[in-house]
Parts: sequence; C-alpha cells; structure tokens
Amino acid sequence: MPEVDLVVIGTGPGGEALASRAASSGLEVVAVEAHLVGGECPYYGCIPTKIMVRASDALAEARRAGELAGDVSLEPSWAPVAARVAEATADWDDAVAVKRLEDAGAVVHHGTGRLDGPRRVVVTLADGSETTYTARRGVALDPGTRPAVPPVDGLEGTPYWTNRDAVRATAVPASLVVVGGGPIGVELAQAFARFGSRVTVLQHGERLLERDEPEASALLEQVFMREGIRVLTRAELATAAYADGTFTLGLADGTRLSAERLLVGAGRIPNLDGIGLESVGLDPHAVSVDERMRAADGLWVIGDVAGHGAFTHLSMYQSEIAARDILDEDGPTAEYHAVPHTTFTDPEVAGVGLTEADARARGLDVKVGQTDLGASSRGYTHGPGSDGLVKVVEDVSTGVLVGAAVVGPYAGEIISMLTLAVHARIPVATLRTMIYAYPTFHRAIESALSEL
Ligand SMILES: Cc1cc2nc3c(=O)[nH]c(=O)nc-3n(C[C@H](O)[C@H](O)[C@H](O)COP(=O)(O)OP(=O)(O)OC[C@H]3O[C@@H](n4cnc5c(N)ncnc54)[C@H](O)[C@@H]3O)c2cc1C
Ligand SMILES: NC(=O)c1ccc[n+]([C@@H]2O[C@H](COP(=O)([O-])OP(=O)(O)OC[C@H]3O[C@@H](n4cnc5c(N)ncnc54)[C@H](O)[C@@H]3O)[C@@H](O)[C@H]2O)c1
Repeated sequence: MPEVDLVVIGTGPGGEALASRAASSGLEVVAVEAHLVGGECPYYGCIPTKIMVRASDALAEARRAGELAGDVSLEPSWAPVAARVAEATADWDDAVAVKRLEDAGAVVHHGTGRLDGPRRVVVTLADGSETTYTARRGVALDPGTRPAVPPVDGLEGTPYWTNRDAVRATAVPASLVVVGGGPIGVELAQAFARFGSRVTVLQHGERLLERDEPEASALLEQVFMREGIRVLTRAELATAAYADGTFTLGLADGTRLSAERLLVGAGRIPNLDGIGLESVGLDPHAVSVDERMRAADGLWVIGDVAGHGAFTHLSMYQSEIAARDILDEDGPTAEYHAVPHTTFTDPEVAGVGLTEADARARGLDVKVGQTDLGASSRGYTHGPGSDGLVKVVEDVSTGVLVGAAVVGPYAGEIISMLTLAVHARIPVATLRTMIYAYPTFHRAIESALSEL
C-alpha cells in the first residue's frame, strides 16, 4: 500500500492551493481530481460567467452612451464571448493546472477518491483500476458541489442547461427561462438578456437574492423590470416538456411559458455522497469542521462543503488555514464574521457580515443607516446606470459595524472598505472621522454612517 503524507480529494480552488502549498513545503502529496484541476470556478463558475457579464455590461454601457456622449451603433455578437470563455478555460482542458501542481511536487491522479477508514484513501482511475493510499498526516477533502435539479415532472430527459452548459453556449437563445433567482440565476439572466434573449426568471422565494438585504433585492428587481427581464417570484415550476426546439413549462399556479432554453440555477448539492465519510465515523450527508478545518483526526474539509458559504475566496481562505494545521505552522484560525460576497449583476450587489435581519435574529441591538447611491454627487455625474444604495448595520452595544451592503457600479470594490471595518471591528466613531474623497461612490458610505 503506497504511503504518502497527504491525499487531497477534489481540487477546487482551495484543494488545488492546498496540494500545491503542502507539496512545495516538502510533503509527499497525492491530489485526486474527478474532472478538472481547479474545480468549478475557473471552468464553469466565476471566470466564464464574469467574462459573460463583462461583455453584457459593455453592451449596457454602450446603450447608455446615447444619453451621455452621442449615438453608438451596436451589433451584439456572442462570438467574442464564446471565444474568450474558450480561451480562459483552454477549451475545458486542465493541462496547465495539472503541470503547475506537478511542478510544485504533487502527484496528480484524474480519478475519484474515497475515504476507506482513517488516513486511508482508495483512488479509482477511469480504467477502473484502484490504488489504496495511506496518508501519514491525513486527508483533505475539497469536493465542491453540483447543480441541484428540482424534481419537476417531465424535466429529466429534456436538454435543460445548468451553469456548465450555459458557459459553453455558442449562441444566444431567442428566449430563456431561468429557474432560480440566486447569484447564478441573476448573473446569467442579465447577461443573456443584454444580448437580446427574452428572459424570465422563476424564483421560488419572495425575492431575488434572498440572502442579501431586501432593499438590494428590490432594487435589482426594478432594474431587471426596466431592462425587460420578467421576474416571477413565489413561482414553482411544476411541469416541463421539450419538443421541436422549444420548452413548454407549466407553473404550479397554472401559468404556462415557452422558451428556447431552460437554465436551472436552483442551488447546489454537496459532492459528499460516495466519499466515504461513514468509514471514519462521520455523517455521510453533512460535515462540520472546527476552526482549523478539521472534521476528524487527520481529516480536513474545505470549500463549499464546509458549510460556511460557497465562494472561491472562502475555499482559498480555508485552504490556507488547513495548510498551516497540516504543516504544524502557527497562525490564526477561521473566523467568519466578515465574509464578503459580490453578485456581478449591473448594478453589482455586494455584502459583508450580517444582514439587518440576521443581526436582529441574533438578538443584537441594531441601528441601521442607508443612503441612495444614485443621489450622491458621483451618482449624479455618473448618470444612467448609477442605481444603488449603501446600507450599514451597527451593533449598538459595541459601536461597530456587523454588516453592510452596497449595490451599485463597482459595489464589489466599494464593499472592500466596509469589509475592513467589519473584519477589524473599527468603531463607527472612527469611521466617521475618516476623510472620503470627493466625488467617489465610496463617499456615500459617510452618508450611510450619518444615518445611523
Ligand atoms: C456559475 C457559478 C458562478 C460562480 N461565481 C462565483 C464568483 O463570482 N465568485 C465566487 O467567489 N464564487 C463563485 N462561484 C462559487 C465557486 O465556484 C465555488 O465556491 C468555488 O469553486 C469553490 O468550490 P470548492 O473549493 O468547494 O470546489 P469546486 O470548485 O466545486 O471543485 C471541487 C472539485 O472536486 C472534484 N471532486 C468531487 N468529488 C470528488 C471525488 N470523490 N474525487 C475526486 N474529485 C472529486 C470535482 O470534480 C471538482 O473539480 C460560482 C459558482 C458557480 C456555479
Ligand atoms: N458572484 C458570486 O459570488 C457567485 C455567483 C454564482 C454562484 N455563487 C455561489 O454559488 C452558490 C449557488 O448559487 P445558486 O444561485 O444556485 O444558489 P442559491 O441557493 O443561492 O439560489 C438558488 C435560488 O433558487 C431558488 N430555487 C430553488 N429551487 C427552486 C425552484 N424549484 N424553482 C424556483 N426557484 C428555486 C431558491 O429560492 C434560491 O433563491 C451561491 O450560493 C453562491 O455562494 C456565487
């Protein structure tokens, strides 16, 4: 039985970084990847979708030019988008990532990994051959998630898209129904709509982006309506059929829709099934980790399945914490009070820490300040496309911000100073003494603070 120091099962962004860090620190590392080294983010998630978003934002800005700088003639084409996505993903080939990992000193297997007791992993390759490894230090899991497909009558067997198909699109569908109004659904809905697709978003819940502030959801819904994207909330897809290039869809309330394409972006399922958690005495369906990302002795779990949020920056953050523990290095342990996120719609929707509702649910004595970004000096000079807001949530008992939201152009950048404030627990009194450059979007934060 081959013996190594560490086996990493699943090389999402964090798993890849962990394998690389451990190998370059001198450990004997085996990395096992069922599909592409790097995981969902570079091939089917963050990177290709942000290329699509960037292109659709360019179209939106060009359309705004009329009001700002005179006419622009536009002939939208998906060809450059598809070409940039193919280039970024190397046509969905991970050779460069594999080489990077091998150059760091790791052995990479394309196959599936399964725990087979403490510090033991069975690797099954595509040809069915199996090798069992013993891992002296232990095993790290970063298996990520896959799309959740709702149990809709007739859906199975139809050529519905998930994010994996949408990023491979070579043409814009004339019409598109998107199931799910979370980050995946709203980013892709707007990107395709701006290229001319007639888009309807079906959202189970009461509003888009349910984990964000309700004011952010309402603003995004207004923008979607203005851009001609139909949003049906409290909508439940009940039936689906596909014939002659058209989906026919029935909602639970009797509404019928048809579209050329159907995109399912309705949440994710953790890839924990079959990974052998029960062989080390753990619940096979859910895993919990401590502040060093340990799920058991000699077992570290990172990334989306670790249960603290599904973002690449979290997977990377947790990877470094696990790496330090595996390498017996000192350093801070995991803290989640200031996790930021940005949904790359236009306007961008960003947040950090707790929403007002979350803070109140925790029993905090909360004060809230909010301001209209479009009404700021920068919003006024920016003109069309400046819809937005800043909302800050203060814990009155400590006088620090526990959460904040920014909606607007560059919200993902503007949120960074609020992330610092929440992360470092900078008193609101100190934030109020800061000088905010005029006329920037981030200056609106000063106005929001004055509303507290
Ligand atoms: C459309 C879309 C857009 C997104 N946009 C953003 C964004 O803009 N910003 C952001 O921060 N996040 C974004 N995300 C989320 C981000 O992609 C994930 O949070 C990120 O990939 C981290 O995931 P992970 O480390 O858990 O693993 P993943 O990236 O999911 O990778 C896990 C890997 O493990 C492999 N694997 C699973 N089981 C096994 C096994 N038994 N053996 C071997 N290999 C296995 C899989 O093949 C996969 O390659 C997006 C996600 C999607 C779907
Ligand atoms: N920019 C980013 O950072 C980014 C972008 C995309 C995805 N992500 C990550 O990936 C995760 C998954 O994204 P997601 O959008 O699939 O998940 P999500 O769980 O955040 O949202 C899915 C939405 O679909 C709705 N839904 C579920 N079943 C439905 C049904 N049958 N009919 C209609 N609506 C239904 C839910 O109410 C929910 O609002 C996100 O939580 C996020 O962490 C991040």
